[in-house]
Amino acid sequence: MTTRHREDARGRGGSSSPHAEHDDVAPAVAVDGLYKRFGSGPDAVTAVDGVSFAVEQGSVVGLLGPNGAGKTTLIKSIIGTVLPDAGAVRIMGVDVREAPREAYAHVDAMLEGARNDYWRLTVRENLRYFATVGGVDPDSVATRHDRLLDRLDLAAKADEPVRNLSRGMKQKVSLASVLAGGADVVFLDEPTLGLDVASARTFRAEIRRLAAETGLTVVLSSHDMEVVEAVCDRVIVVADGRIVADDTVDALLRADEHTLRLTSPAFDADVVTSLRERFTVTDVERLDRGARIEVTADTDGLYALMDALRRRDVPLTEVRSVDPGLDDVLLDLTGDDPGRGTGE
Ligand SMILES: Nc1ncnc2c1ncn2[C@@H]1O[C@H](COP(=O)(O)OP(=O)(O)OP(=O)(O)O)[C@@H](O)[C@H]1O
Repeated sequence: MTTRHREDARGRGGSSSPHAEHDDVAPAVAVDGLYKRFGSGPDAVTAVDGVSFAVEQGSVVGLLGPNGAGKTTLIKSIIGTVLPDAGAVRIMGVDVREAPREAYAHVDAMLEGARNDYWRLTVRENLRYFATVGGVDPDSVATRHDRLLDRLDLAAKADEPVRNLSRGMKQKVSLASVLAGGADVVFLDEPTLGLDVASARTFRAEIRRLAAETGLTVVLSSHDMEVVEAVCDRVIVVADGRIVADDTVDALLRADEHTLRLTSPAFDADVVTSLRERFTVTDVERLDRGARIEVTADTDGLYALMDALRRRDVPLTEVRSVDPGLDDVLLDLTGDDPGRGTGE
């Protein structure tokens, strides 16, 4: 994984920083024992319950979990808009309590799908404004802003005041402002909420490009599994304020294992029994003629299965991949009780 810094962001927070020599090895974000409880007594809600993790520079990490799991509170506790009760946060190696200005100079965020864009300013003026606020000379990044506007399909609206835009376009401006600011680490809470299919696709491509080309680190929370699968190197699953899984998307999806649904008029009791002896048959549904079965196997197992079926001259009328999606995995990990996440 890259540890390159964004060129225009180099020196943000002071290139003479006493922490600068650690920047190449420090995680972009390191969270240790973070804890946040709202309220007190029987109504208290523990939103973040002893969370620790580190995010490598240049990686894209997804925070997933059911409603109320604590994702937003976790992000807010990291970026300092919520004060955690306990725990430590380091951004690019800088402790937020020891040097908050320096630490947060590396960070930008878009929370709950919105951000305080200036609706009287044009799209381009907003980008320039937020670059300036982020300590970047807007002229030095004008080309990058143009490219961003282009890629997010905002170029035609670049000189339009934001207030004249549709809700989805305003959201894209918010995203563009965050991505244009020159931060090393961006936190995006539900970034694709309200975006149309094409815009969400553009967003996914842009996030991957920025992470790969500029070393931008992205932490995003989303209920949109397509986005998570497409952009995240790694996924942290939160339930009831705690981490219940922290792994790559492939590992969570068990990408080395596949489940096929096969239908054949020749699947009688004999054939199914002999298949069961060699393969993991997870489901059998008898049909008027034959049966529909589900078999889980790795690649070698699938080859062996097909060979066995061919040897027995079993005709297949349906072959369908029914691999579980990230949403299935998530439900398995967190349960689907909508009452979860209320703390205790
Ligand atoms: N300011 C607050 N005061 C009291 N309780 C809060 C506050 N903010 C969040 N909570 C509670 O903390 C828990 C975690 O909420 P949070 O918004 O962090 O979850 P989430 O995972 O982001 O949910 P969603 O997917 O619905 O956005 C919830 O039980 C919520 O009601």
